[in-house]
Amino acid sequence: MIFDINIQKKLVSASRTFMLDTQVCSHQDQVILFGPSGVGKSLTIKCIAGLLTPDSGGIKIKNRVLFDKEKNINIVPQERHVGYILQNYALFPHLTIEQNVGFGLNRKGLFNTVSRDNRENIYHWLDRFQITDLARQYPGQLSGGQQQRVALARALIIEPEILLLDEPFAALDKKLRIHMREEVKELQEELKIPLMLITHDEEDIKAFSADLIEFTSLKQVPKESF
Ligand SMILES: Nc1ncnc2c1ncn2[C@@H]1O[C@H](COP(=O)(O)OP(=O)(O)OP(=O)(O)O)[C@@H](O)[C@H]1O
Repeated sequence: MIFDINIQKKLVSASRTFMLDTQVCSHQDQVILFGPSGVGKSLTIKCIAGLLTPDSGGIKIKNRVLFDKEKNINIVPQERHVGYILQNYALFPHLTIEQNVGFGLNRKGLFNTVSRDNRENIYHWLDRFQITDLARQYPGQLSGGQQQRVALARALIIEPEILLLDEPFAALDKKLRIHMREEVKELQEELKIPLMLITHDEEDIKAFSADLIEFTSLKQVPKESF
């Protein structure tokens, strides 16, 4: 089994309660989560990345246990080896492109991400995505497609064991979306990293030969019901 996920979490805000209850079991190394807005797709990905802790259940990727409530296992995000890309790429605006890409390699100082040890690795990935000439620029000076390449380079440099992509192409224009979709697909096929993608776009569903996991029911109820 590549994806073996069974998690529950109750989220309470001022006026409502949301019950996350996700089961994903797949032997495929590409999985797409799709379904209407607000049904828990992003929350699921956050639980896999370790940014949110489920109340119960377990998360196993390629037989590696990331979370198991019963066995009291909860691997910290830095040790989950997850490449996580959001729709807005979440680059650090005050860091240059090379510093952004080196960020995950750096365990000591925030600004010393381009150390002599890291440099070769950083430039390998900048080269791979043809963004070497942007190395000293800041994210705000880049186009959407360029920012996405930086986000991919930053995600891949840590040699992730899983790639989590939350609507990664949604902010791109059509031409760039087609190009980047192909790029991600080729990368996944080349590196064989299990990939989980959230999308609302039928074209993504057609392009990837992924296992489709449909989130249907809206498990959101007024707070009073609990
Ligand atoms: N911290 C929180 N506290 C309470 N409710 C939350 C919290 N975070 C998210 N929710 C609710 O949980 C539900 C699921 O959110 P999630 O972001 O996973 O949706 P989604 O399926 O990814 O939607 P979309 O496709 O629009 O991105 C939403 O109704 C959201 O309002």
